[in-house]
Amino acid sequence: MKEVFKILIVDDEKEHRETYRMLLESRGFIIGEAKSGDEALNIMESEYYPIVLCDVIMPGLSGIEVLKKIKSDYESVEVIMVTGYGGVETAVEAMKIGAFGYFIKSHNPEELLIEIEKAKKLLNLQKKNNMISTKKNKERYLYQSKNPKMKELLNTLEDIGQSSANVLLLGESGVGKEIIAQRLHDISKRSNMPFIAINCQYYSTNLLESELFGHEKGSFTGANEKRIGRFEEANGGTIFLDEIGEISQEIQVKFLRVLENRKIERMGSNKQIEVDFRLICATNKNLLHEIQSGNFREDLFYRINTIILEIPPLRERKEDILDMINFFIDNYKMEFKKDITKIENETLEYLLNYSYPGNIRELKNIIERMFVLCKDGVLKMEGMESSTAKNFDSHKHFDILDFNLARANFEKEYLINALKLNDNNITKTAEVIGLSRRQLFNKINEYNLREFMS
Ligand SMILES: Nc1ncnc2c1ncn2[C@@H]1O[C@H](COP(=O)(O)OP(=O)(O)OP(=O)(O)O)[C@@H](O)[C@H]1O
Repeated sequence: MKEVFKILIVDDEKEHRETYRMLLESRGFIIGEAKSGDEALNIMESEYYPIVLCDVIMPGLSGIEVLKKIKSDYESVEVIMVTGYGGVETAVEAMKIGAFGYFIKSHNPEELLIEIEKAKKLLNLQKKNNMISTKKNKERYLYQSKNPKMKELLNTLEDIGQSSANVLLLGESGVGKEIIAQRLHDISKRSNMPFIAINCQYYSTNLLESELFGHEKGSFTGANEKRIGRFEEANGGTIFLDEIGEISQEIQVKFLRVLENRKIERMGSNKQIEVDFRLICATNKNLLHEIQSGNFREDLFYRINTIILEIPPLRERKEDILDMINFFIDNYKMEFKKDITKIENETLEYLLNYSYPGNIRELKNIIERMFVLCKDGVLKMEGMESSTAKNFDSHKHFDILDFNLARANFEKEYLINALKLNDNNITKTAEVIGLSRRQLFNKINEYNLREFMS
């Protein structure tokens, strides 16, 4: 699904507003305009814009005053100041009081796009860390289920919360493995100590080693400073290693040693440091297959799997979809400050029956996108140029095929469309549709999709 990002342009000169609008709309952003600081603040009260592009010098409220007000009322909004050469000093000043960056009007517009992309990245990261920044008393996640298997799993969590046993979480991408790990930490006696989560597949062997174990200054080229590793940071708390099936043999050996001795050595040092953490690992790989094919150590497998919890995919817990939808709607209502009165019947019916290859992550993205595009208080799929929406339009007209064949056809078409919408960029597509990069890679090979990607 294509991501939608909204930007509010605040500039008293129509010509400037129009130039930025054209530039940014051509890159897929949704644009709002305000002629003055006051108008911008009014708009912000009823509509959420994660990024504001604000002229420094304007009649009425100045850019700096607008910035101050936005930063005090909407902590998560990033403001980029726009200025001529005459206002550079003020723009630099603005950065000291919270502006994300600034752009000089006569410079190459590419510079502005780079600044916006940087702000977008930061916002996505913050969002990942704290899904709903504006929520106050609400629970952050839904920890209830009507599905027998999931219910049992949630009960088990409560039972094992107090122990320090190693836990292995299994399940497809997007089913909520990290959320379950966080829950396990939150209900444990370690809850006021750190919860450290690392996705092992994002690192090369060397980087992962330094990330986990830390390093001394000068221990390898580029190690300019001493760095504390994640095992040390997690001391007293919980460490969550996602995609554990991706770690190299080399790290597996070192990791096994840590689990046996509960001591680590930073890279470039032979001093042993004691560490005490609860270990939770997750994977969507079949580790038994990985052991058979020699990719994963059997002794490590038995160390990490004291308790195994398998989280079912969303399509196998359809009885929970309605509660999930309502949960996300309630949270996004607060985040986007939009008055949503209802969800269109046809859309709801579709959402309740859809198969969610990207699981809860995909459902969450669909609801978020409907919120962004919603103008009349009624959530609907209409206007979403995603393959999900196309599927929505056509889902009533299909021939009855063998299930696996139908699923393969669907997956293939879905992926071709998703890739096309994201300029065949694998990393971006994976992020948008809620698969890991590796999973998407495997699917591309499985369905020979390269021929559609040129
Ligand atoms: N119980 C829940 N309540 C609310 N949101 C949830 C819940 N479970 C998962 N989510 C949301 O779904 C998304 C995916 O969750 P999470 O990252 O935990 O999945 P995962 O199984 O670890 O995925 P991956 O294997 O790709 O890392 C996140 O945005 C998360 O906030």
